Amino acid sequence: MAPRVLVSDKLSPTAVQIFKDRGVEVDYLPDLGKDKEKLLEVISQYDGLAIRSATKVTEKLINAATRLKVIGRAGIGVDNVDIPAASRKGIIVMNTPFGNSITTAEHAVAMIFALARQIPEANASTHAGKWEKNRFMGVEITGKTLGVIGCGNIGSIVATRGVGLKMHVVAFDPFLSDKRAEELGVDKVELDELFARADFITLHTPLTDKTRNIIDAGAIAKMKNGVRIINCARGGLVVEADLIAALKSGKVAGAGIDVFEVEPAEQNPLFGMENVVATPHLGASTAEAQENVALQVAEQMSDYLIKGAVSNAINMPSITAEEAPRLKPFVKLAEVLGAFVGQVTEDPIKEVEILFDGSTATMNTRALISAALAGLIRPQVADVNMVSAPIMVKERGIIVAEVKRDKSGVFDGYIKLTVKTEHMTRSIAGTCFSDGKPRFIQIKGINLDAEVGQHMLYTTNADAPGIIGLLGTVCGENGVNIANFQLGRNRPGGDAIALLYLDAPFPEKVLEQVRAHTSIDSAKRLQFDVGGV
Ligand SMILES: NC(=O)c1ccc[n+]([C@@H]2O[C@H](COP(=O)([O-])OP(=O)(O)OC[C@H]3O[C@@H](n4cnc5c(N)ncnc54)[C@H](O)[C@@H]3O)[C@@H](O)[C@H]2O)c1
Ligand SMILES: O=C(O)[C@H](O)COP(=O)(O)O
Repeated sequence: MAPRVLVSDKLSPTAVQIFKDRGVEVDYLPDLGKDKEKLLEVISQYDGLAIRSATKVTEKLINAATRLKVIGRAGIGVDNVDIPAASRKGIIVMNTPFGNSITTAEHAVAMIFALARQIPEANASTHAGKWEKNRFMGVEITGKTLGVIGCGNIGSIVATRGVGLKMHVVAFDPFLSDKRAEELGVDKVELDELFARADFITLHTPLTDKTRNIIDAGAIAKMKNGVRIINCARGGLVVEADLIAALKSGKVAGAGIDVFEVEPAEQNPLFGMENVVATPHLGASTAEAQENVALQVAEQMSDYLIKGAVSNAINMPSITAEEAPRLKPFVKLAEVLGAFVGQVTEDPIKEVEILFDGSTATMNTRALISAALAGLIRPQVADVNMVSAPIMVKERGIIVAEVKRDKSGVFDGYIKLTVKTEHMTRSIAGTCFSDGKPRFIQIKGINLDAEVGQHMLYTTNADAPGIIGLLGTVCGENGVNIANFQLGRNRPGGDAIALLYLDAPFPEKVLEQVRAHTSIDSAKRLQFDVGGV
């Protein structure tokens, strides 16, 4: 039986043609994504779902999608898809990471000009026959400072366009290397310096826990008077209420907003404000970009549904059908090792070494390295996948070294990840047992045997009495059940660690209480995607 795909958002007709040519049955219902109930009713009939940003793929929808094997996002952001829920159900989520980058960068540049010269307002006034030549006094772009927050694919295109417009470009991105900044012709700065220097600020980060509300009243207070702010990335990066207050006071002279806290944004207090240029999430909407992403998503989804080939998947490695069964648990292991280090390392990472010992050295280590790197940078780049992770790591100037060696210890094989930042070196090793589940076997050179869970708490502490009691009591008092509790130390009375596998997230509000204890050096909540293990 031919696989069946539903296209539930507006996609170029190219996608439908490709599905048909490849032998995939396709239903093109571009308004269905907005009708949650109807979508819920029909989703069980499909093997694939092709979407843009309008379709919200919730856990409820995924649970109803009994046949679904692949979700294809014709675009970049997958924040409208519940990826852990899809992973748990073994559904691949793929995107098209580069197809609309230029187009979106151009939209941000268009916003810069629209704000500088009040083009939308002047246009409306002129169409109304008012000829208000004295009302619209603009500002020049040349010589102004453009602040780019998030200098990845889109941000770096905006940055180079800014340089071309004779602007001074300053960029803040924890993953931007000095070399890359030099290549782009931008000054790499800290966020506060960007706020202090920029005349125009443009956002190009994903929406993550770290970037949510990155522009709030406190941030705006650090900006120049008369700054102009552009958001063509994601609603939620800017606190709309704080922006409105600053637009009213004149602190912010103008805002170009393509994405909103709630979408579709049919009502929003920003609407009607004279110094706001608003577009309805049009960043990716050009004929060229839509052709790129439609073609790419239809090819990727057809290849997977017909041949089992995986590319540009967010939650699945690109591996062949033959090697898949043996490799799969080790791919997950590499990813959780990377995710551990990515979550506990605050400083920019300069070097990564991935050591494959024993049996792991004979596997597809390229896939395993990609998985480790994807896990490592996912806390900063939410939409990274195994295909894009190595490129992104390279662009950020992180040196990656692979070491293979014969079996050297009691384990048949294991993987050890070591990262270096300017100030420290951190390592973690793990293996898979016969149950196919990843285990952490060494952290900071300290041996342990820890099962990996979705929610974990990691502490570095003194090897002193009372640690088990402290952490056990705090978890108990907050109703968090401990599934597994591992301790390790380098020597009696020396450095020690604790790793707790919890049935629920450790409450953020009591982390400070734990950190305040004299025997605790650091405490971190960790999260791992253990779906499919
Ligand atoms: N408006 C639209 O229609 C439209 C179109 C395409 C993409 N987007 C959105 O644009 C955003 C950027 O896309 P991209 O392809 O450039 O992504 P990308 O992953 O290539 O780049 C994102 C960059 O943000 C950086 N970053 C992460 N956390 C940061 C932080 N706390 N502070 C500063 N920088 C941080 C990352 O290091 C990375 O370099 C995404 O949210 C995407 O969904 C919007
Ligand atoms: O992340 C993206 O690719 C953009 O937000 C584009 O969204 P759209 O496909 O709904 O226009």
